[in-house]
Amino acid sequence: MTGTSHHRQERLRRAAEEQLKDRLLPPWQKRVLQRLAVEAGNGWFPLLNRFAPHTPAQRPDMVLVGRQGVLAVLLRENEPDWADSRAAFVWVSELLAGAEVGPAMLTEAVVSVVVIHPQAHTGQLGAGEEHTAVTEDKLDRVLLHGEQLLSADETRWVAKHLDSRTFDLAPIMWNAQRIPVPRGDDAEPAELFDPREQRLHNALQQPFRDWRIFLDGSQLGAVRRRYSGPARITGPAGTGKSVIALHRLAYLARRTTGKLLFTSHLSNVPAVSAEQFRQLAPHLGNRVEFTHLHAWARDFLAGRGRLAEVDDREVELAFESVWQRAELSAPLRGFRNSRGYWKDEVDRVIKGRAIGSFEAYRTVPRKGRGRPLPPDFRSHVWQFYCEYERELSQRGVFDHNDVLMRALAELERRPLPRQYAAVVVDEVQDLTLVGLRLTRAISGDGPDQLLLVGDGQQQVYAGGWRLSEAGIELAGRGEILRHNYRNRNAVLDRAGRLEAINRFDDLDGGPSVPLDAVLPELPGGRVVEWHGTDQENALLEALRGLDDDSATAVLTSTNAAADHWWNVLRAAGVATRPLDRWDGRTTGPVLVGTLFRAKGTEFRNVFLPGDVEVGATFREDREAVLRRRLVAMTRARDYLWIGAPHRR
Ligand SMILES: Nc1ncnc2c1ncn2[C@@H]1O[C@H](COP(=O)(O)OP(=O)(O)OP(=O)(O)O)[C@@H](O)[C@H]1O
Repeated sequence: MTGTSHHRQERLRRAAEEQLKDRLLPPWQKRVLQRLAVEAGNGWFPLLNRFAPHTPAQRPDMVLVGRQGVLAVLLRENEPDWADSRAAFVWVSELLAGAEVGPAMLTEAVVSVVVIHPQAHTGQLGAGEEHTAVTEDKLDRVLLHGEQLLSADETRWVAKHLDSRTFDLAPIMWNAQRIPVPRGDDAEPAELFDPREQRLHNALQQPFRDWRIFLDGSQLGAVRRRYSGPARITGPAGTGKSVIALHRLAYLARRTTGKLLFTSHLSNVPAVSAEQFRQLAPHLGNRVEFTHLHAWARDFLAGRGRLAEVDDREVELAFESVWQRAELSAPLRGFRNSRGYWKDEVDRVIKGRAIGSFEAYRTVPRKGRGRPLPPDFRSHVWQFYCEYERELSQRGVFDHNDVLMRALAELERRPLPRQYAAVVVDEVQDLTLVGLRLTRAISGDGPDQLLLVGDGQQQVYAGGWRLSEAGIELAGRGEILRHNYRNRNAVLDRAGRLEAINRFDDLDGGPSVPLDAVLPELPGGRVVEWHGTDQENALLEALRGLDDDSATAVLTSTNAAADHWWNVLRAAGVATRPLDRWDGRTTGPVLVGTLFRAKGTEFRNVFLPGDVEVGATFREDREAVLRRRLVAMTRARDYLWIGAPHRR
């Protein structure tokens, strides 16, 4: 330490001593509070509880606001009760709620509870979801280390906000009056605020940073609202639906006990979200289960002693053997010569809706399935389905739908012994009706227990339902988000021009907002539309020409095309990684996979190589292609490359 800085520290220490001299504090607490007060010279803003040392058990003795966030400090001889730490967290968070910092609002992800023990403390140092504990001689651990979450200006404003919200906390060693009140974007002095564009630019550079700390008003409302029953969040691509789902899980985890569940029909979504949640609320990782719905059902059945493994190969063989029987498949081919179409009919309509009799199938609505199937013709489909079931049972296997149906039946027979505190279902538009019923059976429909998140315009699998068919009543509980924070304007504009019709409009919650009506937040961006014959070379050249090739993905519509591009890139010496093994953690090699695996992801650069146009004959197929393209295009933040090869 230099002479001058030593001098300064000493001066600060004396000033702190002076400010605390009238407090009748135990000596160790006085030492700690003095030490913390001195931090006012190092960019921290200390606020002392006016009742200390008789601070109520569930309040902090001091709050420190700094670039590492907001620390609620509890001075304790012994490990505090978890409920006290949590109450201190919630108390500070509620004071912060709605704090406007620049164009956004602060979230409680900046708050953490630090328990400080005297140096002589010999007991265990508790660390868990409620707090971090240190002894007084190790204060540097919390003051000097840790990620910087706020800028210097933001820190000042948060401190001022806290001071203005309560009489229980009083600034010590700093004066809130000296911090001017922000008067909106126009009136802000340049050095006090990052301009909005700068913040957004920063968010782009660090995609997982900003969303943890700041949300817009409608997003924060959706996180904090109390819903008296099932609720939904909808909005076009990139409007922060998944971000809200994660914030809400953290918010509810801090106000309940027991486990919470995040699930989805799509297998990679929970893995990617789990990684994001770890960044948002590292201490709460053990409270939230991130599980693909089929895996949840399988594990649940296994826990009840019921076998539930699916042998995909055998299931495929079972279907194929029925498809090969001309007497069964010929009528179906006559109506629609597509194996995939009839597989969807069995999987998504008949089994996906748990239709148990021909009578029920005869009249079932087949939303989004194209040309109506005359009721009498449906007997052919029913016969086909029955043969498929027979085939499965002869092989002693069951398919993924059977697993969901069994889990549902088992839950109806014997509900969960301890309900989840909350269940969030992401990409809900791609669930089958049975999947939806299962999630409701898991969650129940008490206050805040079920949150459905989705966007009908991004439906990638066939099928459809109304929430009421699963016994879910929204009664107007829900939010529609309108600001896109993911895609730069050029990308958004291109994707918005796709006529991706939302056939889903089923969430029983009024009209939905299409992508072309979304409000863009990020300017710029680049879209390249390539036409020509040598697509491989064109794509490789564009890839090599990127300024920044981190977070790049090549997305295809089929597995075969993904294999093809995988080989092309590897042969050209480009490091690649399959998208289905990605959990959102790394951004190294180029990711390659189908757009089905791209749900819930986002990349700086996206390449969409085209197939030589075969042209879909049926309207619903064309619509499905457009919805999938919309999903693929909206994965791109900055740069989108679209290939349209001509026949050679
Ligand atoms: N308030 C915000 N400020 C800055 N960035 C945000 C904000 N809200 C969301 N984002 C960012 O916008 C991107 C899109 O968010 P998210 O994935 O939650 O959207 P989504 O609506 O679930 O999208 P999709 O339906 O396309 O999967 C993410 O990078 C997220 O971090």
